[in-house]
Amino acid sequence: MAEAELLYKNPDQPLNVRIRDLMRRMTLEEKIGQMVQIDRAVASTEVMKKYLIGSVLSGGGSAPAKKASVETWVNMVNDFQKGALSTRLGIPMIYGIDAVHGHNTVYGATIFPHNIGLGATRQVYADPALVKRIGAATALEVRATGIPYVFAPCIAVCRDPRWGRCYESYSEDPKIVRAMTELIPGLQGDRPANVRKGVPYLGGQEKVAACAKHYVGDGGTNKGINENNTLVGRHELFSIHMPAYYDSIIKGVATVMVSYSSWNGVKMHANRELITGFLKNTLNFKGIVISDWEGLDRMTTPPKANYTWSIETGVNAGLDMIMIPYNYTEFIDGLTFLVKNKFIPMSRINDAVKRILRVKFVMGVFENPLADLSMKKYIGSKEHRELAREAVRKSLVLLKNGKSEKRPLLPLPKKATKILVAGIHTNNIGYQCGGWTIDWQGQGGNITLGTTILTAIKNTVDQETEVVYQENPDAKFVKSNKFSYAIVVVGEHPYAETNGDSLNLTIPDPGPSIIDNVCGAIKCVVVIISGRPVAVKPYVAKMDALVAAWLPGTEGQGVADLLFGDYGFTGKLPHTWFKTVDQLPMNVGDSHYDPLFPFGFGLTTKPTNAT
Ligand SMILES: O=[N+]([O-])c1ccc(O[C@@H]2O[C@@H](CO)[C@H](O)[C@H](S[C@@H]3O[C@H](CO)[C@@H](O)[C@H](O)[C@H]3O)[C@@H]2O)cc1
Repeated sequence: MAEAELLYKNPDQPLNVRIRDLMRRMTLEEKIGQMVQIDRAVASTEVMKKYLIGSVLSGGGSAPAKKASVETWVNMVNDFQKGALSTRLGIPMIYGIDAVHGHNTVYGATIFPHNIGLGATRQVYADPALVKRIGAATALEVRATGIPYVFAPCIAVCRDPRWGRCYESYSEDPKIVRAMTELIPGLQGDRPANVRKGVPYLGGQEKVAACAKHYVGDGGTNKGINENNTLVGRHELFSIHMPAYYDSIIKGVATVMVSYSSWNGVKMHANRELITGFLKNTLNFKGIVISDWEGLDRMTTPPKANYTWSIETGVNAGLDMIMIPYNYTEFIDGLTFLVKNKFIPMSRINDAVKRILRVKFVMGVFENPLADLSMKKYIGSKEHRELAREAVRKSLVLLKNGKSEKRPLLPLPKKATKILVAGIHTNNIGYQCGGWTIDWQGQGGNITLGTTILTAIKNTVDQETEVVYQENPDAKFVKSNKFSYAIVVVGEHPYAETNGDSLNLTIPDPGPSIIDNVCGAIKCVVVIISGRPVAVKPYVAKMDALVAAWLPGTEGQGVADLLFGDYGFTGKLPHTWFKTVDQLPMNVGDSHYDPLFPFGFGLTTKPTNAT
């Protein structure tokens, strides 16, 4: 049949006409293929064509090459797309990737502060407008690599900093997390009034489809254990962990990813009441519900103990697209068997595929399936780095300034004879970015382009000021030099997910000894690089000043901007800062609330040149 007569290929046709026309043409095999998302590591033009795959992803750190160029990314995505387009119906695939804090898998991309830092930004109440701008910048950098879909924002409400993903959460306070769903219109564009709430929206080829995750209660697990059990009543689930999904759906979010965690012992991937009953039927969400990576496998202990049961239960619960990522033939065979033997009704498959097609039509990927290099200029652009630097400035929280209020240490004088800068986190892009940066777990060293805090300090001080950098100075060295003051930058090493779960939240060595050796001898400001509140109480008295910098990303200049008074501190704690870990979980409003620094705390300073 001529192209012109294929209603689904005609962009002038109404959305539902296109969906209906395409659905009626599809075989069961083509429908099941649309529900499959595989990792790029096992994808190819041939695999896309043979198995009718609907989506491809980069799992954490999954890149076509080390320091892959924009061209390499675009060519890879286009090759998979050509495979999809060569199928009988030519349904384009969509490529998804994590954008946890910018386009974080891509070398040279702008890396913004992790969400916990963005949750510390303050206008009247958080800084949603800043986060929306970050979303728009991230969309441009993601599109530059040919990718139209990101697994962001994470709208977890982290209720226990022992959770290894706490830095992916904006705050312990659902009101801040709700405000930060402004990332969605930043990524996707503003939903027009004539587009019904609940219907996915995408505003053109410079925007990307978003993903609210992880549905629901991922930040409330027992002791913060990743992927564990959220033991809360219905009121707490719906008042703490659910509200940001209302905002996400109202803003037109295209997809929702389901959490690995359980609610009161029921795996979220198996929770039909909350996925189909509430999200789809009550909230009227018309986009795609996507599983997490091997989410079906992890429905059982041990994982994949009964994969056929997992497929049946997960798909019947309401999962529309399955992030396999590797063993896709086993999934396809299993789902085909279950449908043909009526364990899964065809109506469920049709609901899933309609949602997938709806998002693909709304994304315009039928009309614009292939990418080009026209947006290459956005990767790590000066404008985006300046935006990230602004975000860093607004994210820092000043917790102590002077051993007495009358003698504040900050802002530091740019002109001094000789200053000491100590701590490996001062001169390490990888450390200041944290997890989900280039590699899934992140890592130390010069892993991507950016400005270290040490470079930023050197850029900012007076040219006559001697800057002495020592990774791990001993007390003798510190005492034998006549330093005017010291800047100590210590903290956590990069981690992601379960690798970040911690029951003690101590500052890794040699951080504590650096604080002791330096702050015991000279005036010092300590800058903590961490994905969450950490155990600082034993050291605070020794410090003259204390700054929580979270995980600032590539633009370390934002830290120096505040230390030396070019801008004032404005950030406020998005998380309660505990005294000892045996107080945890402890959130604002709890009866046993006895923090070292309370939620919302943050000292301010005026810019040095303020009139
Ligand atoms: O070798 N091991 O020990 C190992 C352990 C666990 C692994 O599990 C996997 O590791 C990562 C990289 O392979 C994957 O990204 C995911 S995480 C998941 O992935 C989605 C897509 O990236 C994100 O949007 C979600 O927000 C996130 O929850 C999974 O946990 C892999 C390897």
